[in-house]
Amino acid sequence: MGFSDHIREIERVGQGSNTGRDAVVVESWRRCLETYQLDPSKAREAVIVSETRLREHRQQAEDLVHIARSGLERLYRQVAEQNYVLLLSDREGVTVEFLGDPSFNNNLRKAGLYLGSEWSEPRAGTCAVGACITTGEALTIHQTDHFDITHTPLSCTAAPIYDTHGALTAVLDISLLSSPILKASQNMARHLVSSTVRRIELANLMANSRHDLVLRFAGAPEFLDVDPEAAIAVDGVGRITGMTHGGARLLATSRGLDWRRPELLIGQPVADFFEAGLDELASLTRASLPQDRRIAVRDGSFLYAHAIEPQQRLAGGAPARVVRTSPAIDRLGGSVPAIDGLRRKIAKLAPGRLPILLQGETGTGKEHLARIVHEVSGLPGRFVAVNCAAIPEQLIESELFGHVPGAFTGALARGRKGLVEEAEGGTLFLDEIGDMPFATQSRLLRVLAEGEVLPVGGSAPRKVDFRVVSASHRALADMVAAGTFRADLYYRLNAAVLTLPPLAERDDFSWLLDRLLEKHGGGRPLRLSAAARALILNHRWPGNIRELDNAIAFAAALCEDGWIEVSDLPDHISLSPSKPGEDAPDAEVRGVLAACKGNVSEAARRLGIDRTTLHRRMRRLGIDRPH
Ligand SMILES: Nc1ncnc2c1ncn2[C@@H]1O[C@H](COP(=O)(O)OP(=O)(O)OP(=O)(O)O)[C@@H](O)[C@H]1O
Repeated sequence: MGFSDHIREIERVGQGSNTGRDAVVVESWRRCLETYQLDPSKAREAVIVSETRLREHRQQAEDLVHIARSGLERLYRQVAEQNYVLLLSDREGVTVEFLGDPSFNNNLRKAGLYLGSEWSEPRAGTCAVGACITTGEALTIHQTDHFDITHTPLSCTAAPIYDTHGALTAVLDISLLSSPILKASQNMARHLVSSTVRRIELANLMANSRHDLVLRFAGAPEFLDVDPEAAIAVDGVGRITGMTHGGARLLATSRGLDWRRPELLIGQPVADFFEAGLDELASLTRASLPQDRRIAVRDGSFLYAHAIEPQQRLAGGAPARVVRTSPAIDRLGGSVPAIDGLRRKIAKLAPGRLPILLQGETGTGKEHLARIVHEVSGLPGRFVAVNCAAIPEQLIESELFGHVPGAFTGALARGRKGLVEEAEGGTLFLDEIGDMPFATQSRLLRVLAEGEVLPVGGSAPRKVDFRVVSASHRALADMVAAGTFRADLYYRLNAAVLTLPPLAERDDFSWLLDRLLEKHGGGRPLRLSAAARALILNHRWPGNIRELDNAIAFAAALCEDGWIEVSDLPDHISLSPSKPGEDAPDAEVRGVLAACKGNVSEAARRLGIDRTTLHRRMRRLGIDRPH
């Protein structure tokens, strides 16, 4: 169908004609014309949200993506051979997870089948994700069903994912860049997507209802224990606390209610919906045969049910998911606003599985921070650090992914496990990720996307499960723009970005200095002479904390009785010209002013700057002029 035919058909449908399109398509076209005032003759480019917005959307969807991951990956494996790509979008239509063959990246990106693409109806016109969000139903938008001419090559099938309180929270979509003409060819796709969503919702309900009784239902006893159609959670006094979408439909049908009004279902007594009380329902465990677990629904139908006992509450009734605070997090730095802000982020991010990217100049403490994230995460596995810049290019793949016996000249006879597998159940820290060779980046992407690692020379992939934290002192976004770092890998790694400031900008400089004086004191903190301290405070520290750490270690070895004098410091510090006080850390300016009891001239002299400059600094720091 040509461009003009497509527009003409939309216009005719807009005027009320029946052109044989499915009702969901007709209704969506009308919304596009009447509600969103879209013009079918104007083609729109795919909308890809900014990196910052994408990060926010991904952070919000983190828990769901974590629970959904194995379902998504399994579905992708089932459909990848037919060239489908898989998108998970949030309730605003922004793609927060994407699985597709990276070799089609350019075409997929252009078509909007990509991380960060926005598929809401008002933005993209009739499309599967957008129509699914609006209608709340699984559907296929096939080729010319799309409103916008740019999308008409695509065939997309989507199903909504509901949270346990019945609100639409995400959409799972599988799409084809080119497909057979017949829409019926996508019926199987709809079944696959819907059954994946059913499993994801069930996993989500189980994870969120650990302390409640969960009831699973099926129409036939044979599938009850393996693939239930619906599930609900019930608290200790028999009130409904959660449900899958199948559960919502079942409850609603039982009383002739509308499933789109979950408030009529959540919080209601379970006995209103079934001809059975809480005790009877709770007894339907696997202790009896599935065919004996038949229960009557209030609408007169019968179902088979399976009751799963709640887990014991934790002592004191602590909630299952708490943001852990850990002494590890105190090792990050002193209590100043910038570091406290970082600490809050880490406390929230560490317990999840979101990949974290650490940015900061060399020696700013990226690995130190990665270890803190690992400790706070509570993951049972190891922390495995890999310096991608330090491993020779020809060895990096076998180091990371392992190799089978005799895979290459010099390979170990019995083969070798890779570092990725060493990190099983723990954290893999990829330092200097910007130095990873391009080919290795593709293999790493595959490992992250599929949760499987294929050793060099091997043919059988092995399952792996780990958290990835990566770091780079280079701006990866620039490398992506220059084409030296894979964009898709970048988006996988940068779900959350934490930036460490250069040492010279840290307001907790003195805290760090004290920690290092303790560290190298061998049981008794080292002391600094006033002149040595002044030199240290005035140095620029291009090598950041590592340089300071090395300088203190050096001085510790030279000094007498734990007192560090100027002559004990490395020459490049003791002999270097002081940096102008204009660059002194904020804490230093405050300290000197306090020591001079607010005497600006004296403080300026000590800081080595003129009074005007000091006044400017004070204004910036919000320090009042002394009267
Ligand atoms: N908050 C901190 N408190 C005490 N010591 C720290 C802190 N952060 C970093 N260090 C010390 O500074 C040195 C450098 O830190 P680290 O190796 O983590 O930096 P990096 O940013 O990963 O460096 P590179 O970019 O060169 O890999 C280490 O010896 C580390 O122990």
